[in-house]
Amino acid sequence: MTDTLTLAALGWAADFMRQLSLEELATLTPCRIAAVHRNRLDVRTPGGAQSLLPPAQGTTAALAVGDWGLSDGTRLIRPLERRSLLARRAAGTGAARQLIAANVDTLFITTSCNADFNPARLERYLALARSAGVRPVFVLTKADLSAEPEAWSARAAAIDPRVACCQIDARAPGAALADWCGSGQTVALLGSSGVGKTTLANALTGGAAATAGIRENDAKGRHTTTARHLLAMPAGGWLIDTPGMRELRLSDAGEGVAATFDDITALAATCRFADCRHAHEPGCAVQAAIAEGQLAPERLTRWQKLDREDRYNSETLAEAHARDRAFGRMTRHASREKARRRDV
Ligand SMILES: Nc1nc2c(ncn2[C@@H]2O[C@H](COP(=O)(O)OP(=O)(O)OP(=O)(O)O)[C@@H](O)[C@H]2O)c(=O)[nH]1
Ligand SMILES: [Zn+2]
Repeated sequence: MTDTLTLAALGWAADFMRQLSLEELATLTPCRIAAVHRNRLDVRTPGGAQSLLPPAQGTTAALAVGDWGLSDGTRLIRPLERRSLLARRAAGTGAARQLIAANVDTLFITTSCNADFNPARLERYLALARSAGVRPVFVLTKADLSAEPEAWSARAAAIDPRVACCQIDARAPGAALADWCGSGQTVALLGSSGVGKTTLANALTGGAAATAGIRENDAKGRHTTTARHLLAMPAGGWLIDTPGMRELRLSDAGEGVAATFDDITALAATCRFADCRHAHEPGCAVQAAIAEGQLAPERLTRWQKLDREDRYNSETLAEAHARDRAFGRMTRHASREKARRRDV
């Protein structure tokens, strides 16, 4: 790529600048990770795209698309602390967290103005965004096919009136999402199959999303330095579109769940018993709010389900970590034993 950008246009901010020593400032160049391979990183710098070696200690596994790092031109010397991180549990492997995208500013929680609309799913995505430190925005697609798109917006507002909500035709969103797509802004898309994520990704990137995957597999080796998962939007921002991004599940999102259901958590704090299960206990403030029509019983059920789901996934993680620690102790003990035997 020959086009030049400012660091700010790439998403650079004071939070990152503060992390650099004077020496690093003089000798190294900030760069943003656009694709993570096993032994190599594709990065974007103000001067264009580059391919770098991973940090001398460690692998690329600790890095995600969207991360900022410092480069000496050949190698990523060190990554910088991130502002937000979307991650998921790697399938079937207990403890491992797979990093999906870093430094995302806004998550477009995408659903359509039709039967796909599912409050429980949207609350799950909200909890996920909040636990990752990413601003959620509801994007309601297929507004052009709905007789009453406003009714769907009202349903979204009922889930959380603080979350911005836009109704669009994903094929031609116009300027509806411009507030979040401007220079230096980073967005990602989340939503179930068929809601229009691919359509919207293409519209937001001027078609770049459609060709990114093809370039990746180009057998003749063309376009190999294209910044594949960090896609430039004509509006000046960046869309992070990785395959894993679209299949995020909830885990370790306790804070996000609590924030998404802060109406219920505030009520629960005033129940008579600290361990109230909000079923038939005397002095239950949650049941009282339901009886007074201030809280929909379905919302309590959805909160309980999501809370259980997150606890289940997180506990499994914690158990796996404990197992890893025990394994670590065991191997350390074994090597000490070996050293001891060698010494006698
Ligand atoms: N009329 C209309 N059609 C839309 C809109 N958004 C998506 N579509 C159509 O819906 C179909 C599914 O859209 P996709 O963009 O493939 O959906 P997706 O979310 O990427 O689906 P997956 O790849 O399965 O995750 C396509 O035929 C789109 O053209 C919209 O806002 N209006
Ligand atoms: Zn209670």
